[in-house]
Amino acid sequence: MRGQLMDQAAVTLESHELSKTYFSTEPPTEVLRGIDLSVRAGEFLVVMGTSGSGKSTLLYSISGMDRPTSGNVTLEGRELTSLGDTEMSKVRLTRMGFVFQQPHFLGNLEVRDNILLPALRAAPKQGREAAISRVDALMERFGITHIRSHGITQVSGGQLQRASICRALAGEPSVLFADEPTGALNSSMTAEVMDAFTDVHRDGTTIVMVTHDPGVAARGERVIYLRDGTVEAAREIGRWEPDTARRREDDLLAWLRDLGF
Ligand SMILES: Nc1ncnc2c1ncn2[C@@H]1O[C@H](COP(=O)(O)OP(=O)(O)OP(=O)(O)O)[C@@H](O)[C@H]1O
Repeated sequence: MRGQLMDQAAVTLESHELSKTYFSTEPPTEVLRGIDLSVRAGEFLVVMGTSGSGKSTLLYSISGMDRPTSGNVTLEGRELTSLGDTEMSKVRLTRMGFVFQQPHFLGNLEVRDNILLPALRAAPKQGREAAISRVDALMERFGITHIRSHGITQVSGGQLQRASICRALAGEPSVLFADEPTGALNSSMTAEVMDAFTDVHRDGTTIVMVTHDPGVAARGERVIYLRDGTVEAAREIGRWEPDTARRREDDLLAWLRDLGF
């Protein structure tokens, strides 16, 4: 009983009967069909699945970027689906971080100012100096201090994605959402970006990441597999360590092959 209560308390993000239908198409496109999901605090959850199975839609629906058609989402005990747009934006800004396949940075600002901007908006009362020192510490940690004054066209894709991670973490979110964060990167940049994710996870940040790359997915702790808008299967794979990486990836690949991936 005690164990059950503790497990319950450890859930940070939940969806219940989450459904999403796009009515802009004829016939309407039913993308998510009643998804129940629980993400534990500090967990690294990976979402995989067939193409068009609803992975990105799920990520957008549980992070408040998109409104589900029915069902609900709760973050840290607060029901997101009942919030108005302004409140939802505030929750996204202060409790969530986002990393996308293509980083969206402002071309007229240098790298550090791009990272700083949302941090200042998320915690204006803490002041500019506090935000700058937080951002500088993050940039140092992820090895991009030397590009802080660069324009965003003067850096590599891997550096830019690490800058995205800094930007996503600058507001000290409780959950980091990532949609194909390595989709546009070569293999060495992918490894450097995933090392950054592993680092973030070790710090205790909850991560929910969509990927189609099994090597990237092997960095997670649990993988769910979507098909036609439902969770077809799930697999706990434990914590990533460099010396077990190969075995975890092989194990995950075998599981995915069984699912027809
Ligand atoms: N705004 C929209 N209007 C109508 N249909 C949409 C919209 N966005 C997504 N869809 C459809 O919803 C389905 C799921 O899309 P989604 O992007 O969530 O899938 P996915 O699993 O992330 O796919 P992929 O792996 O190909 O990126 C697809 O059939 C897609 O065409």
